[in-house]
Amino acid sequence: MTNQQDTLFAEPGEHQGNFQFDSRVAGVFGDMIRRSVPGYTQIINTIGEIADRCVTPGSNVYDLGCSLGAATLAIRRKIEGRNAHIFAIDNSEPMLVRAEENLSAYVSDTKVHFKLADIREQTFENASLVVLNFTLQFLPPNDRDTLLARIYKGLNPGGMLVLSEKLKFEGSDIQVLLDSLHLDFKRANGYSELEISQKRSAIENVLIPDTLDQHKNRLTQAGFTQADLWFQCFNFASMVAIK
Ligand SMILES: Nc1ncnc2c1ncn2[C@@H]1O[C@H](C[S@+](CC[C@H]([NH3+])C(=O)[O-])CC(=O)[O-])[C@@H](O)[C@H]1O
Ligand SMILES: O=C(O)C(=O)Cc1ccccc1
Repeated sequence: MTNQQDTLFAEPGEHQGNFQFDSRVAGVFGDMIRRSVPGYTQIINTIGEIADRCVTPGSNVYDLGCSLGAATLAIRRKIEGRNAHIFAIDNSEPMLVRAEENLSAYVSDTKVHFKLADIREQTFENASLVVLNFTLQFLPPNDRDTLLARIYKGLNPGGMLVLSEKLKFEGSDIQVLLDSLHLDFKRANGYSELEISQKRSAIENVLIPDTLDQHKNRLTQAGFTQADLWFQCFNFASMVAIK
């Protein structure tokens, strides 16, 4: 997997303006997300385990905002021989090109369809699993409800949605505490104060987190009657919803 070290925010004034999933980010993304998101590797592995439990023969799987294809790869490893189709979708061309390369490094009998597209335009049908692994937080807040409702409609009974997100908290003391624990995680992974603060400004208007209650309400609104957290570390969480 493409895994250059992330030094994008290391120099003063670097990468000013809004964070974008361009070729510079795509080239270091594997390193960036592992050093920035606590639990990322465990979440990817568990998405594979969840796929093993819910992907039915001949069904469709959607990996929305697939980036380098890490979740698609973990899923594909667990569902060989089921004649399932995986749709790996991202609107960043440099990400999708690398995802395709990463997946082609291994043989598989599962068909993966790579789509350079906006996930808001996607139609969902015969779905046993939909993955939104740290992607919903980048959509304009007003577009989030509609996407979840469309996903719910396209899922088969027993089908699952995995929704991983950076969370925001109502209690400001909790927000400060979990933020500071996250910052220490980044420092421990070798990011400098400058890298941390420049990245923070770059994602400020781009990654807009919701509270856990907002997510739960949105899932209920979309039609899900069963949804819960299965992972949380500091301000990062992953939920699963079952139709
Ligand atoms: N409207 C959109 N349509 C399509 N793609 C989008 C859109 N908005 C953002 N993206 C894409 O969503 C991805 C978000 S990263 C997901 C990690 C991955 N899931 C992983 O499991 O490694 C998370 C992060 O960077 O924190 C990027 O590749 C964007 O191009
Ligand atoms: O780096 C951070 O502070 C984050 O919140 C996570 C992240 C990871 C990768 C791209 C954008 C945000």
